[in-house]
Amino acid sequence: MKTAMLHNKIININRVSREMFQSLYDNGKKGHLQCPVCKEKVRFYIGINQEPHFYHIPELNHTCKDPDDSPSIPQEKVEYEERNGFRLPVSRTITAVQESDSKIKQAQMVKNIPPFIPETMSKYNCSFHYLRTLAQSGVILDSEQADAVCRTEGPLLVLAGAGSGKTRVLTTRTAFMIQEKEIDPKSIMLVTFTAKAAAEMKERLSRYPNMERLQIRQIVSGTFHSLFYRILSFHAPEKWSSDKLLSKGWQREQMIKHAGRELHLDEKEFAYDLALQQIGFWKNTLISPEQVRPTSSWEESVVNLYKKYEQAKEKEGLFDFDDMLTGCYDLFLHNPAILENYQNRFQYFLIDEFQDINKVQYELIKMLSAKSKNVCAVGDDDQSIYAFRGSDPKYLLDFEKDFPGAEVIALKQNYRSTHEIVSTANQVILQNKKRRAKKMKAQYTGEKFPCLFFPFDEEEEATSIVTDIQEKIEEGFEPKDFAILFRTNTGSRAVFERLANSSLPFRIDQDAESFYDRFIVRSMLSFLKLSLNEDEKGAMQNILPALFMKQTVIKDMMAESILNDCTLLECLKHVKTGFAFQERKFKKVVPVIRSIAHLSPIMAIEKIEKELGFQDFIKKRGNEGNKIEKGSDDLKDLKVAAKSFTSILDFLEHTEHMRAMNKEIKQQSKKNQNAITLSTVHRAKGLEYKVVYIIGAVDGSLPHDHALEAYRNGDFAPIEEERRLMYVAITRAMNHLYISVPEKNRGRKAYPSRFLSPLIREKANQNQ
Ligand SMILES: Nc1ncnc2c1ncn2[C@@H]1O[C@H](COP(=O)(O)OP(=O)(O)OP(=O)(O)O)[C@@H](O)[C@H]1O
Repeated sequence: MKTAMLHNKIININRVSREMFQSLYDNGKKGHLQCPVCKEKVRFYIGINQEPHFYHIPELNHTCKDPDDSPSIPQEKVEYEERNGFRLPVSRTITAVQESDSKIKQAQMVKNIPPFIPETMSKYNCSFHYLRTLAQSGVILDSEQADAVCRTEGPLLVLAGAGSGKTRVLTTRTAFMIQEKEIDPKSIMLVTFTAKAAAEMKERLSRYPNMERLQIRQIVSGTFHSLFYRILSFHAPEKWSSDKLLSKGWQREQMIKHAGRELHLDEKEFAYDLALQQIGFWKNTLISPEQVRPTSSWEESVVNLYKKYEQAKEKEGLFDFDDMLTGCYDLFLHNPAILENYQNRFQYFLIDEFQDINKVQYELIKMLSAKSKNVCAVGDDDQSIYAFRGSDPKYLLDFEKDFPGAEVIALKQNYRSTHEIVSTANQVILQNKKRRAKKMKAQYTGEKFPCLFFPFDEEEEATSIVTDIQEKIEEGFEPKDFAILFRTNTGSRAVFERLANSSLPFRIDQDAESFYDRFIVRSMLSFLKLSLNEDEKGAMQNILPALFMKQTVIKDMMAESILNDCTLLECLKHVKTGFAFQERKFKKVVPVIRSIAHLSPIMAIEKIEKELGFQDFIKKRGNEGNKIEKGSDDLKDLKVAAKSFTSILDFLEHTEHMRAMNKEIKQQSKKNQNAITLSTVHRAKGLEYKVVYIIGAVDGSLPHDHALEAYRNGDFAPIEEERRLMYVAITRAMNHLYISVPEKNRGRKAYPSRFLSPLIREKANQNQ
């Protein structure tokens, strides 16, 4: 049905603003919507499979039809005003007698999928007993995979496309070396990209025939960092003790900003996040500050920061993650006897995700394997997504040059995904210029084509996905079958909220902070809090930076509030700074904060922004020089969240609830295996799910704004890396893939990700 009653007024979805759909959905959930015919409760559908509509609760079995629009039923007119891309209702009701402002665009299947032509699996003649035993226990290999498993001696490069079984190859090869070739597990070094991947491989090994626990334990496995750190702390435990590690991002940021102040770098204009990235890049490429040849004034400043940062660390005896690698490199370089010891100990190297290796890691492996030469590198240049950290697929592409006599085996069969998903991924990645030409081939065809859907904004996107998951769970899917993938953590706010308000179990990354704990967001929310409680000390402390006041002022204000028997907020009127303009401003803060108490949260935010100079604060303290995470983006996201609420109290309660949920979900994430995964694309690498939703597939989000900017300046590398991110995201899906293209992003009109062009445009010739 297109019509329903809300508070005795009729609503026709063709005439209501799309902005209000989410609110209709929430009203339906609360039981506030009625059928105009039978007067029973109805709900509002926002999903992927059908257009938005009102529906009766299924148990009722009602089949009412839309009534003709009748003038006897009151319909209320609402005035809107448009500000900064947000349509703000001037009155608070929901209905509007006007044509809807944004047409509903139906979900569509991706285009240009060629017909599936099945291929028979290449068989291999197996003379090895252990491989036959493995096959009997269900671990089947195709001939290329078997080849990669059996060639244990000498350098070997396995070019493995997404889902082609490289994890299977690596684990089987390890088991094969131990069982068939009787190689000592202690002489095997297995390098993975994450600790989780290493644990998973060992877990898989434990299920292989004849593998003993002790043998598995004896294999030296882990990430580059953990392995080389183990070596360093064995040789110099004092120097490398873990309490000296700058393990948190903010610790490194603090150090670099301190160095920046000495160099008079303006925090509001200088991209500290990029500077830290650049320093990491130089360190990982073994370029010392003295060796850098700056190509711009920005790089010149970063080199100076690099020098100061290194000096500060050395002075305080601290180290960062990059030092673990460069430290080990120096250890081997200056102590040939120690190096030789390890060269004799490790005879076989298996390295996963080789496309993401950086120079220092590459050099370390070359040093360690110089005697044995038994390096098996497995990787896919199309999945290289860490260039910003110094990773470079050129090491994969140049492997044969550096390891003479290396064999190369290509795994091109994709066992994970349907033909439709593999073709979608192929079409996307084909647009990249810098890559080894190859095309993945699927093993089977699925019933469903990947689907593009077009929600109005982040809120509708989240609701559509949760509805779709609920529908699929009713069909028999399990929560663990689903993943929702996004470019950056802040992009997941709305899906987090919708899932937190559902009964569906889900998991998030341990380092994913609550959106409402972000610095700029917390400051703005504190203004709202003070409008409801003028004595809230925490909120007052949080707004002090936004008013450019020192934290120490709070003590005077508390004393003042007792002496004058006034609220903490009122005390602002009496704060003395010695600057008349500042004292005038503080006096103005009090009435402004009081005046917002009865406004809707979004209007209150706009007022704070406009009348209390919040934008100046963002410019100074919002990391606006950053390229990836900016305070101004956080404020835009906050407005999107706020627009679903009509009162500040409700909104603040919601934000507190979400902060608490963030902690709770993180706790549960450790234990709950059967849960929906919420993850950045970076974190999802190497994983697979039956159903994948990629959210925010619009220019500015994926590809990220910073890559678009680089592209406009003639640098194509970041946009190619973003396309690889899209490729990685698509290839996580086994059976179902949904790509969300919201019409609005952060309150502004958005345009479909340029990476989707080959999937949207009809091609004349479909011989892909
Ligand atoms: N020979 C095979 N026959 C059948 N299934 C296979 C075969 N090899 C691998 N698979 C299955 O294909 C899927 C993908 O394998 P795996 O996870 O090892 O791929 P991958 O190359 O590591 O993927 P990615 O690089 O995309 O993370 C897994 O579900 C695995 O069990």
